[in-house]
Amino acid sequence: MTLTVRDSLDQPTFEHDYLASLNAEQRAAVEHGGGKVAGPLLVIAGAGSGKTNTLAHRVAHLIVNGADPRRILLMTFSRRAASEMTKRVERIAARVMGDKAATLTKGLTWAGTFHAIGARLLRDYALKIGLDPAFTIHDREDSADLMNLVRHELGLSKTESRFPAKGTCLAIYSRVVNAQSDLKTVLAKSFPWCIGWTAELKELFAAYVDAKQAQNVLDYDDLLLWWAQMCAEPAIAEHLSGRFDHILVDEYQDTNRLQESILLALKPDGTGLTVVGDDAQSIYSFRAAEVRNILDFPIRFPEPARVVTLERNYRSTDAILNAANAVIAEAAERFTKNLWTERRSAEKPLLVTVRDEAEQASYVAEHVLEAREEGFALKQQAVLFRASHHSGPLEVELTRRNIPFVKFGGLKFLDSAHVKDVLAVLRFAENPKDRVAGFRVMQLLPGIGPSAAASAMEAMERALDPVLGLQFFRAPARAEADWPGFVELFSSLRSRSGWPSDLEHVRLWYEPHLERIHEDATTRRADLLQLEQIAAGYPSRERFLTDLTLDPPEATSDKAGPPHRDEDYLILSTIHSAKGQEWTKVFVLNAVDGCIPSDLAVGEREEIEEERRLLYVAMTRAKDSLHLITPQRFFVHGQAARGDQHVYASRTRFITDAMLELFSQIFWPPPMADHGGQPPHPTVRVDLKARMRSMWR
Ligand SMILES: Nc1ncnc2c1ncn2[C@@H]1O[C@H](COP(=O)(O)OP(=O)(O)OP(=O)(O)O)[C@@H](O)[C@H]1O
Repeated sequence: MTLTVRDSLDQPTFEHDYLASLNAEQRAAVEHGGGKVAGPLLVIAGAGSGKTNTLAHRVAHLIVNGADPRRILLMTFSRRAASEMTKRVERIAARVMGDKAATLTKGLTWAGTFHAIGARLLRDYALKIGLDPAFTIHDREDSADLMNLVRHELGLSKTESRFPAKGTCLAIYSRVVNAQSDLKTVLAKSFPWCIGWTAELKELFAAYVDAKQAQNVLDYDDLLLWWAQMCAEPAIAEHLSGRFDHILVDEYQDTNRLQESILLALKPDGTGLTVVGDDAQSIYSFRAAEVRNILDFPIRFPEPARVVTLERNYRSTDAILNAANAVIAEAAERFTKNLWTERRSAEKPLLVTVRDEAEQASYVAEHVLEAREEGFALKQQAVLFRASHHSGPLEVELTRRNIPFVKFGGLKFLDSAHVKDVLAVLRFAENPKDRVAGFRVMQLLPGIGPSAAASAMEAMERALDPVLGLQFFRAPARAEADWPGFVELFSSLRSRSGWPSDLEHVRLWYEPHLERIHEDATTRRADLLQLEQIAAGYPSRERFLTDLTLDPPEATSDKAGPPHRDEDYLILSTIHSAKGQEWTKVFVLNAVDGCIPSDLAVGEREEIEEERRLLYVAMTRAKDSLHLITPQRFFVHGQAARGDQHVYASRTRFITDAMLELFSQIFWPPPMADHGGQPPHPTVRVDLKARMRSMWR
């Protein structure tokens, strides 16, 4: 591609002011440095203040002013955010540059998540850092499986008192890496019940690292860790840094220590660095996100960063903002900002008391339908909750009433066993050393258990070519019927590059197994066909596997039947997955202590602070109407000592008595409500039991 626009743009003459739609602060952020490489910039962007809009304008502004798009690194929280941003940049630039904008923005190839960019750079520099560029990437579940394998090999699964489970081991490992902390500190702070195992954990992690290296796999954390380590080498850091004139990072409040260290290594004095975020929306500390990154950004450099604060909110009414501002005003530490808006409304957010979760579900269903009658599509309405399982009773109610919905943030499409099976086959073909993938695939065959799979893997390692290793491996008698088909599949996937038809090839091989293993094979087959469609959008097997592992598509839980794309459906989402989105009407379930804040997070002050921010994020998603629902009692299942029982809940502590005037409080159903044409219950009480007894006396 040739980029010739620069010459004609040395003295840009704009036909119209393409930044005119921005407010003064947005414009200041966009124009910082006058379109040239400049000192560090921090944009503190309140909820709904046009952060995405501002960042997109900034990138467009740089390009319009001659920046080479191939030398711009743009890091976002998800792949979708990156592609939306790129499209937006193109639209903005097109206003000034016409068709040239499309050519230029195509050059914006370094846009993606930290992890995806890390994976690309590591493949690029692999040979310089002793890495085989054909590495495959383990998602969390694969990593936990490998951790388990190693734990087993070290005999730690057979200890007398119980050694931490694989998931806990991985969580500890991951936190040490991402928080750039040491094992002792992490154990003391976050996993105190594991302190007695410090020495064994250390041994386990060392063996886990060895196993990953032997198998040529990287886990999520490695993508950042290797990148950071690579940057610690001055010659490589300098080379890498020299590739990018501008580095822009979105959602900076959710980056962790490791990500910060990468940025600082790339741009030690902050030149060309722009980060955008909102400390009040930092909600990912469970992934070791560090709110201090954004709080301390201005003082990280020899010359302090410029700070621009966006306070004007374009999303919500003033009544909603007043309530949200009040909630976040109680936060212990923050960049002070008070969101304001010109959108006036007398409709205060509702604080709705219901008796229990069943009534909560009825409340939502009735109001959603009512709103639809008034002309609000289901898609303009969302129901948000702290934990994925909180929506259970509501999902049942929606299904009963035939209200279609799509749920975000629960089980991911890619987490389902059949999708993982198929992906494991592809991964194994891509990297035959990947034991987790190999084990999974081979054990799909009847007659192959862990020990036969291990022997087959060893045979592959010993052989000159893994395909030969498999061909000469004597499979157990029970597997004889299926083994040749598997070997044939593996060797054809290794030898030919038939992307994306590889996936169909794998599915055809997998289908008989699918039918044998799962009762609902038909629905699962539909998922695999969908996976084939997704695959068609990727240029190669490697890109497909990498991108899908790093940023899997959100799943839909569709008990009411999968809605088609153009159909209308209600959004159900965890608060975490609702980040960055907005709806006309928002219902927040379970605004009670124990749910927000979660009862898992009531220990440390920092955890409570994060729960407060979660409520803030939920509230600031609403444009016109916000309902916070507080069920008074919950049914709790099978708690060890007490069995099933009701527990009573109280309003979330984040809405204090002093804030109540900012809400309209209602009880639902209203005491005298007409229940769907039924008369209210009579107030008399009769003792029928006594009457029954008296019949026989
Ligand atoms: N200058 C502007 N004039 C009018 N509307 C604007 C302007 N800037 C942004 N908006 C609108 O404000 C809304 C919020 O913008 P955006 O989604 O970019 O916010 P955000 O800061 O990313 O929000 P959050 O951080 O809460 O997710 C959008 O509907 C957008 O179109």
